[in-house]
Amino acid sequence: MAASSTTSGADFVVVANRLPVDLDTQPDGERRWKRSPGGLVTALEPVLRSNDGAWVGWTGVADVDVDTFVEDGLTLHPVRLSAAEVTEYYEGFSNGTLWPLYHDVVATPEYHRHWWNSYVQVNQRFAEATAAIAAQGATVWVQDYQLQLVPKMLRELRPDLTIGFFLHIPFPPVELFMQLPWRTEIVQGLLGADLIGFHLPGGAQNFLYLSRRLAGQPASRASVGVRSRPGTVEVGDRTVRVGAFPISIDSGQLDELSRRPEVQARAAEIRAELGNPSRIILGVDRLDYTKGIDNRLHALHELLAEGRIDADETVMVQLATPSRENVGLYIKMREGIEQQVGRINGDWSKVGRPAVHYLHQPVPREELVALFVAADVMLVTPVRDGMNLVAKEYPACRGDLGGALVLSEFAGAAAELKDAYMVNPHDLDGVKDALVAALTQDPTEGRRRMRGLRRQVLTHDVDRWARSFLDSLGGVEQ
Ligand SMILES: Nc1nc2c(ncn2[C@@H]2O[C@H](COP(=O)(O)OP(=O)(O)O)[C@@H](O)[C@H]2O)c(=O)[nH]1
Ligand SMILES: O=P(O)(O)OC[C@H]1O[C@H](O[C@H]2O[C@H](CO)[C@@H](O)[C@H](O)[C@H]2O)[C@H](O)[C@@H](O)[C@@H]1O
Repeated sequence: MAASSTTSGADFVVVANRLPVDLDTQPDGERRWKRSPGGLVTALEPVLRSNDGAWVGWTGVADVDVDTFVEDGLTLHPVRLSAAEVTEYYEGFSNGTLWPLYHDVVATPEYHRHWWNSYVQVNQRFAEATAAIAAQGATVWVQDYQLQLVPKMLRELRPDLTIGFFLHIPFPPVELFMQLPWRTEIVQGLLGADLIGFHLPGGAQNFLYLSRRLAGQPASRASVGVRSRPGTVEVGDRTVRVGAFPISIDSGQLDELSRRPEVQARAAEIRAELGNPSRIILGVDRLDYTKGIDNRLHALHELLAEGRIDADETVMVQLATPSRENVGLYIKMREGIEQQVGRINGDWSKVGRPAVHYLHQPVPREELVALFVAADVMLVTPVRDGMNLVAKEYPACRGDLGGALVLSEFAGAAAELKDAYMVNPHDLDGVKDALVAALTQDPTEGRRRMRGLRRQVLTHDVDRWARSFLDSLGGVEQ
């Protein structure tokens, strides 16, 4: 794909709430860039890097002005957010209203007019920043729920652009979306794009229905396919396409990284540091109430109490990356999970041998891969998740065909990873049985399942995701 940033502007621009790096303040006051959390950055970074593109986004810190800079060949254009905007646009409307609403209202969304006003204002700023740096006729790819008004705003400023939009979280059922006081504005905002992408056909279908009902636009009724047969909405003289494009990972790179001797050695070292248990269970998540960390800890606690899991033989490692730490729901959830970990360890640990190793801190990528290599069972139990890249990363790291994946049917990844031990995370007995089945699986059956999982993730990588979206969008020279 030929795209580049020139003095006359960038030909290919990604617009996302966050830049791929966050400005981090060290204890000594020094500021450094560090990788941003979450799957959106994991997925998009390789795409941008191979396309020589520009990225418009926030630095992760309030009230700082940073000029455009180049990082590893990527041109990054920071957008400034004030402290009030971080509270109202990011923590408020994005993560206190849209996030719970779009995740099946597993927590109660709050609807505040001042949060909405801030969302409109910040979306306008992102649209203006993008309009200022995109070359004539450029392709712009807007990302995620924080920026749903940008496609329409940007089209008004720059009708020459080709605009794509991708939603990384689930698009909710119509009955839930209808709660939103600003539902029509959101649908109209998205319809400013030429192509709107969702992970799953169901999200695309929900959106097509809402385009008819709320925006009064003629929309197709035929079912939407995966990476094919997009739906359409007629908006004046434009046809907006609406499709399903399940995101993925750089599976080849992870496969290669996981095979390196130093990573394999570190995996063996981790097992030894954990006291050479016969089984290691692993969870890796942002500390988010959608991830079902509480459900899996509950299942583990009951299995230990019933003697179906022996703490002398099995340990659990839970990585919980800090996330949205000023949002009330996240503060409460953290307390709950840490209490659960404390209770399990109080009941089942021995000196020098905790039953659950809990880390509320990000770990380096190589360490994470070594943990994937070491883990006998990967537990991914969200109550709702757009995709869940961790579920795809684990099999990518298991070239030895070892290990087992326990996966919630409410993660987008469940549509593709059919060889996982599938669970309903609300069904505690089902989670317990699946965890025991995965811990005690027959090695031949385990290899069969892992082969199937790897076939899927190695043949459907992030490059294929980006290509299928950009091919469908058109306008980018490939
Ligand atoms: N390097 C590193 N990556 C992490 C850590 N925790 C989570 N991640 C990555 O963050 C991403 C999470 O994406 P996903 O599972 O889709 O969930 P999301 O957090 O809702 O976007 C995956 O690529 C994980 O490997 C960590 O401690 N260190
Ligand atoms: O930026 P944050 O508020 O710290 O949150 C991190 C990211 O979380 C969400 O990730 C989603 O995207 C993944 C890749 O498509 C997907 O696998 C996962 O299911 C989603 O939850 C969010 O959508 C991003 O905007 C955030 O940056």
